[in-house]
Amino acid sequence: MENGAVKPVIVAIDGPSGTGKSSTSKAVAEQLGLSYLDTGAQYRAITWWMVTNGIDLTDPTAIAAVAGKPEIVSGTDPVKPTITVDGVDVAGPIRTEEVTSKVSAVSAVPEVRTRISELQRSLARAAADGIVVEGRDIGTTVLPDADLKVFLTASPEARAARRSGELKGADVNATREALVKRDAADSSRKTSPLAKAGDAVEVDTTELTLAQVIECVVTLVEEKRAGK
Ligand SMILES: Nc1ncnc2c1ncn2[C@@H]1O[C@H](COP(=O)(O)OP(=O)(O)OP(=O)(O)O)[C@@H](O)[C@H]1O
Ligand SMILES: Nc1ccn([C@H]2C[C@H](O)[C@@H](COP(=O)(O)O)O2)c(=O)n1
Repeated sequence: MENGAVKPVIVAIDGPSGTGKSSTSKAVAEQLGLSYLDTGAQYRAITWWMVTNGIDLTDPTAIAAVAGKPEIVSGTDPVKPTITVDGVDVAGPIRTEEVTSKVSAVSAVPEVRTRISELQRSLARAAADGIVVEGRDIGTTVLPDADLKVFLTASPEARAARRSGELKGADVNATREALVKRDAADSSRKTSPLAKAGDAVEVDTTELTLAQVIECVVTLVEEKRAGK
């Protein structure tokens, strides 16, 4: 870059549910002064709109027909990420069990993916200093030219224990089954499934603390920026 300006850095963080993508991405973005985008929240937001509007979620044609209707706006400040649908703050409602159980069906529809992926690319382009984008297909499909791609993993047991701790009192086995089922649906869909990009760095977080994962990713970004 001219005038000594730092080139915006694009970081893609993918992986199955509960591997620590959101916690890690937010902290890395905050530490490095980058924007942050939770793409799962966008798929949850469009699912919430479909549920609220009574769309038949067993019918991909019905989902495709209305995929362009809701206006989804994501705020990319890592300290206070926001998400609205048609001007309504849906940060809470998109985390309900109903949305969680239906989001894989909605996000498997190609028209939904095209719409949401375009939104993601435009937000990445607009991030002046760079952005950390987390999801399932960021490194493979949405931003294949990202400067750094990270694929987080963890054992289903570790992920279920983390989630049950969050949802105080939730049954660990039921939580484990639900996340394994969602991963299977997300990995087996035809259009841009959950997958590790060939050039992604895989980080198994099973035995790592969140602080260790954050440090590891910050180091990877700094090494990229230094041209290592
Ligand atoms: N390395 C870690 N060790 C212990 N707990 C962790 C670790 N990483 C994340 N967590 C905790 O696990 C839970 C899930 O993390 P997070 O929401 O970041 O995962 P995720 O991959 O974004 O999940 P999802 O894809 O379902 O949105 C959170 O409570 C978080 O604090
Ligand atoms: N890039 C993405 C991000 C998310 N999804 C879908 C599949 C997930 O099960 C769901 C919710 O994501 P989460 O909030 O758990 O990160 O959204 C996707 O298909 N592609």
